[in-house]
Amino acid sequence: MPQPTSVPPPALNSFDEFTRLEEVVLGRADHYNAHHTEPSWRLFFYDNVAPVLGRHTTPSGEELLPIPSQLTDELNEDISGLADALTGCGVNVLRPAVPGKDVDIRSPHWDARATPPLNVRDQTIILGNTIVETAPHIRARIFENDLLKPAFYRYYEAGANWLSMPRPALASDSLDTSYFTRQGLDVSRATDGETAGSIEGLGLEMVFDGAQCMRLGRDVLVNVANHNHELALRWLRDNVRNLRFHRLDAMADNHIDSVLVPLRPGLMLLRSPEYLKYLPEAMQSWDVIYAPETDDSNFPDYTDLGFVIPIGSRYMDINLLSVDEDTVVVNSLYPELITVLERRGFTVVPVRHRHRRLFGGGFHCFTLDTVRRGGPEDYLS
Ligand SMILES: N[C@@H](Cc1ccc(O)cc1)C(=O)O
Ligand SMILES: NC(=[NH2+])NCCC[C@H](N)C(=O)O
Repeated sequence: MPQPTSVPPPALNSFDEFTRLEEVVLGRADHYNAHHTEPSWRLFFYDNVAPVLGRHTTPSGEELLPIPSQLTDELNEDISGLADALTGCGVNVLRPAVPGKDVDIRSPHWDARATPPLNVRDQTIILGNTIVETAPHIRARIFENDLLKPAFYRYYEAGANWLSMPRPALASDSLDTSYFTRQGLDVSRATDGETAGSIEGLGLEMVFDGAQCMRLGRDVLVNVANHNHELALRWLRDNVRNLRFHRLDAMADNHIDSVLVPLRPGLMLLRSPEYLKYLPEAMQSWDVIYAPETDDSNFPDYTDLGFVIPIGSRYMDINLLSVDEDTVVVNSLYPELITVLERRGFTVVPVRHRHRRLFGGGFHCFTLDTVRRGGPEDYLS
């Protein structure tokens, strides 16, 4: 009788956003029961939360803003739907380890309530067979990748390379506010009340999120909106020598996956025509699907729950996940986009996702596509 053989883990291989997906890490939101709205959080989400900053604390002034458990339960229900849909498409779904409840973390300079590993796109970039852990902007996220380490070691055992940007101290002067001040915005509402310590002589640090990148085979687009990001782009160029990194000059404050999603070579989904000018010349002649208008009725109404801080924009659902060049997983609450994609010949797998604006993530954010079929192709010439 032949001996049963255990299937070895697959090799990490992910160079793009659209070739056939074989394995993915899907985030989880267990115990996501608060946003800790301290200054690094407020600055990160400033574009979206500035209009409501007066209401970002509890009535007694607490920065730990509770999230009603009904919303977290509903989010988890929607994420299970995503897990089932991906499994149904033949994708192997891995999950981060379960986070603890109410975990408070402390550095020598600040303390924060840890964020669960929901938006796993943000603190890591997979570049081919290399795991790159990025340099968190939000203090509460500094240990988030620990919960992905079981998955990372699995790929490491199977031969992956593993790099990490220098861990930022996120002291009081580490973050660059110039993206906002250049636009004439006053950031004092984000930075007021900062209690973090400073480190003499440190100044602006390397701070960068994986979701500031879009991967296109041998090319990677990198959004650089300030000096924190500039330092990271240099690090990427110095440390990942086999890929070409293209600087997008302040296309957004940070993440770009609710602005641009490449769907297949020569076709991209884009928030609106004004974003074309940020792209490399070779992409300007790609075919484009622009994000269709959507109805406010597709967004839940939270008035009765009293929790109204939308950390994500109305464009969050651009943030779809491709299973292959013809198959995409899209929020069923964006029927306008589903129609446009189907008209273009895509098979759309609809999955319901209600609270994307409260937890700040769509399906692209929730996932880290670790194994896709494509290689370091040249899609830009
Ligand atoms: N303005 C940012 C802020 C943000 C980032 C991450 C989120 O999960 C939510 C919001 C968005 O483009 O990218
Ligand atoms: N990888 C992510 N977390 N992306 C989220 C991008 C959200 C974007 N700021 C928006 O508000 O639409």
